[in-house]
Amino acid sequence: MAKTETVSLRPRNPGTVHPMASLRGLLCEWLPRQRWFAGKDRPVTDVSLLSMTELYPGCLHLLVRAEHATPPPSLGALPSGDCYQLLLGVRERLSPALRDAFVGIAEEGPLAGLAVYDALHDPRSATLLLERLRRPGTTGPLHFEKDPAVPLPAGLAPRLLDAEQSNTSIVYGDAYILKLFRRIQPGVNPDLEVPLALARQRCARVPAPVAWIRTTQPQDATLGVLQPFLPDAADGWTLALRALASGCDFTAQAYELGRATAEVHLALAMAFPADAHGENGPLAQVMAGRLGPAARCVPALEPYLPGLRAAFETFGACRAGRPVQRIHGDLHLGQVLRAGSGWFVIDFEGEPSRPLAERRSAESPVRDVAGMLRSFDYAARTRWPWRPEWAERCRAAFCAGYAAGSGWDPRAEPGLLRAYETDRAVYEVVYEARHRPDWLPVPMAAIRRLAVP
Ligand SMILES: Nc1ncnc2c1ncn2[C@@H]1O[C@H](COP(=O)(O)OP(=O)(O)O)[C@@H](O)[C@H]1O
Ligand SMILES: O=P(O)(O)O[C@H]1O[C@H](CO)[C@@H](O[C@H]2O[C@H](CO)[C@@H](O)[C@H](O)[C@H]2O)[C@H](O)[C@H]1O
Repeated sequence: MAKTETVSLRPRNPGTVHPMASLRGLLCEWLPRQRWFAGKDRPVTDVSLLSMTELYPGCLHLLVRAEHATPPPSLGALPSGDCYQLLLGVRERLSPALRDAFVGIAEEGPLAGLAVYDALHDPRSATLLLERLRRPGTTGPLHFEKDPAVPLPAGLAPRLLDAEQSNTSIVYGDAYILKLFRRIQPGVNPDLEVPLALARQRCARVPAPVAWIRTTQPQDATLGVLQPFLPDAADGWTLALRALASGCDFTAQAYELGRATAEVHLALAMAFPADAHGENGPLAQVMAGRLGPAARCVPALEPYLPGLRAAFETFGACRAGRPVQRIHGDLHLGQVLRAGSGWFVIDFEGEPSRPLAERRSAESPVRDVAGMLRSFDYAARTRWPWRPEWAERCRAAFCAGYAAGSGWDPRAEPGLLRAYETDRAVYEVVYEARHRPDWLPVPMAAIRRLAVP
């Protein structure tokens, strides 16, 4: 390895300044600009170190905490800081190929004058990560583990996935995809836990994890998951927009998607027995309780609050609907892939802004059904002229497919569906206000519809 290319990041002798001294300022600037950074609406006041592991000379694995100023009350309850996973490389000179990965030139501390970059863009680091997973073991607090029954070939060429993501994924030789979680919460990530459990149920709708990375510092947490890559897959969102643009019918695909969703729900119920009916009343109160903070964040919701509350009151008075169970938790067209003639479901992380414990709890499967119904509405409203009748046909076909697969037709209990759709639309309004304000009219159109009984 050329001496000019990599540098050791170990403090040379005890008492030398810690490498974090060189990184803090750079990260305060760089983190908020990343697509996967969750706290874009609040200034970062500091970045503190939670754990640092040298993966190889010149490459650090970091868990850092981005601290935020106290959020304004209008934004509701938000954490004052979040933990993020970073893989940082340090070189004397950065090659042009790594230009997009540039974090900055360290100005002070032991790395002063060196170029710091996001090492996940570096094929060498990506290759080393796969090598670590091929030969399980530990490096400091990092545990590299794999399913011993699956042989992982050597030498698969890495490429960073170029997708609008909440995390960062690397595809290896079009055979495997490694998703490295960016925002880390303590505990097992449902995106590992659920697909592993579904694989034990022989559910073929979800790619089974073959290897994973976890840490024990500062607490146990899942850091990444390697799964088979579906090479010719297209996601449901892309396919739906394509169908809309070309005037093609999408009801057959929507029906199949309903069936696939029901199949995954049945496998989830087997994998995580819960056997309980959630009471509607307390849940309706929880949903209604989300309205106030949402309206403080997006005042345009204010005029619709009485109608939205009424939707939750009706739901609260209904007989208990579906038994609760583990669900997907953030089901939409971007979370389903069509490969060959079948649908696959990915990304079981749940709604990213909710605490992990909440995302892992049993909930009504109607939440997922409502998520997908909202997604057809989104697709139909992305381009002018809006096509609500297209969405209606897809929504009906999805429900029919779900009924065929599960024996329960979501349309049979409109009060239940309206409450879950309303709860989801309120989440989407806040999500869009924070992340994509241009998209706000899409869920606001649903709010107007759902506020009228
Ligand atoms: N097993 C897979 N096979 C093919 N493509 C995949 C697979 N898993 C994920 N992808 C692609 O990666 C994208 C991001 O994956 P996802 O799990 O949704 O990440 P994130 O949680 O970061 O948004 C998906 O939209 C899809 O295009
Ligand atoms: O895929 P993620 O887990 O990051 O989910 C978040 O981002 C989604 C947008 O990328 C967001 O989904 C909303 O927009 C979609 C179109 O881009 C639409 O299909 C969904 O129905 C709509 O909810 C999702 O809410 C958010 O959690």
